[in-house]
Amino acid sequence: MSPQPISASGLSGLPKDTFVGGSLKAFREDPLVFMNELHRRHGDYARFRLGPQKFYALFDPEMLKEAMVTKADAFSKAGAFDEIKRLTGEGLVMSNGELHDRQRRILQPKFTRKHIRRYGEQMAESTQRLTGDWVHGQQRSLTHDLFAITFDIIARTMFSYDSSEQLDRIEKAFDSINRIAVEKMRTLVRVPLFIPTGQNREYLSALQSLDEVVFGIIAKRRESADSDRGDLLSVLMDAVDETDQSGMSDRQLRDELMTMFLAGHETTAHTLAWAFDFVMRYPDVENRLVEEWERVLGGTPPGAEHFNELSYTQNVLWETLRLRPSGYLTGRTAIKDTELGGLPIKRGEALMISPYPLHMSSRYFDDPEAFRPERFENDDVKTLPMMAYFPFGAGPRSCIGNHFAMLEMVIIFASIGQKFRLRHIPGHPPVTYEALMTLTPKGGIRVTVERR
Ligand code: HEM
Repeated sequence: MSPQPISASGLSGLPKDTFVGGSLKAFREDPLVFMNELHRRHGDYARFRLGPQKFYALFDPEMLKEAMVTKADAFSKAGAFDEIKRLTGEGLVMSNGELHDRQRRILQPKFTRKHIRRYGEQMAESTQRLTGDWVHGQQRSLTHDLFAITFDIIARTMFSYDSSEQLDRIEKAFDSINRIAVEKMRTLVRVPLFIPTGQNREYLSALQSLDEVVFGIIAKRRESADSDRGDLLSVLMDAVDETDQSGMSDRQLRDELMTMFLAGHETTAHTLAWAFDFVMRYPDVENRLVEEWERVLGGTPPGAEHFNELSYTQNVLWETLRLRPSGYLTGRTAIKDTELGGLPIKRGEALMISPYPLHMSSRYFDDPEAFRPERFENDDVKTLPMMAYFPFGAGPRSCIGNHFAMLEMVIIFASIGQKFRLRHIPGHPPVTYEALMTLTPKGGIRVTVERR
């Protein structure tokens, strides 16, 4: 893998307790390079300003643990990432306070390691069906295929919804929203949505397309005689408020569905795309994977029962998440005055948090730029400080879908890999990233598929 260059314009070499001006340009150019550079220049934390907002970027595992775990109640997720709320509303990713705690309590039991095992069969079935027409020697868009598979899985397992007829429309809508929302979040002066610019019209029409899909799912379920399907939608629809015994409004249901769709497909699709990209570049890793798939699966499709034994497959994914953490950036805003590692943080000040600079630090990882799944085989990783490696976040706002994601990725990766060898199409440029809502392979990845 070629290391990403470290350079960022607009950063001055001021001491970390000075608010750095001119950060917006560097942040807009590439937030990952920006965060790495802050870490390299300032060490454990840095202070900077994006427009009027003061931020702290944290790189010290202890400070991160305080911010995300032990003092999590001093922070909310409002603030710089509010644009995402247009899509997810008050769903789990962006809600705060009591509403978040209640919704998390309702949803959590459906995401335990034990519970998600039941989705293994559907994960395998979707992968088999959607790769069923792959032909030896054919060129395909890997990123599109992985979108189709992961979306099919989240839609069927969570909401018993067959998305096949709407898939192109949904993919296009998510793509538009992703690009436009990220651009808006990185701009200080945003053109209000009621002004009919071309970009605003595209944004609103994409939001409307997704709303139609999601409200359609809810309406159909409300009409259905057989409304209890045992899926996540049934759990949400059956939940009643402890205080007034009311059920969830269609709006809250819409927000939770939209949140699961958003959080639950692109993160896994892109991690898998990066994993295949690494495997195509590292033949030794591919050989070890093929050996494991033959030994553990012996030609049968993978399922939840194989998960533990597919340990090298898991390690390839853990290593991919280290170098390409799809949830590469998050934020918090202090809702009261507090301290992190003795550093005072005032109410209204914000935190910018990325696992990437820690994942790339030689303090925690030997030869950090090398793709070496073996590093997850020994106990070294277990002895790292808690927040030196955190692709799924930590604390009360950690990823609720982490077990779902790992099982899904292992099944998709092994299902495709045991049957097909993927090769970059000749002349394919090295894949670089685009820091959108998740860490996205820029321009997609095109491959030739060969039957093994
Ligand atoms: C490789 C796959 C995935 C990665 C890397 C990932 C990463 C993350 C991270 C870092 C967070 C925490 C963000 C923060 O601290 O602000 C998060 C939260 C969340 N993730 Fe994931 N995620 C993945 C897959 C999934 C899947 C498959 C689902 C759903 C099935 C999901 C649903 C959620 C939800 C609902 C939250 C918000 C939790 C809360 O605030 O209570 N994620 N994810």
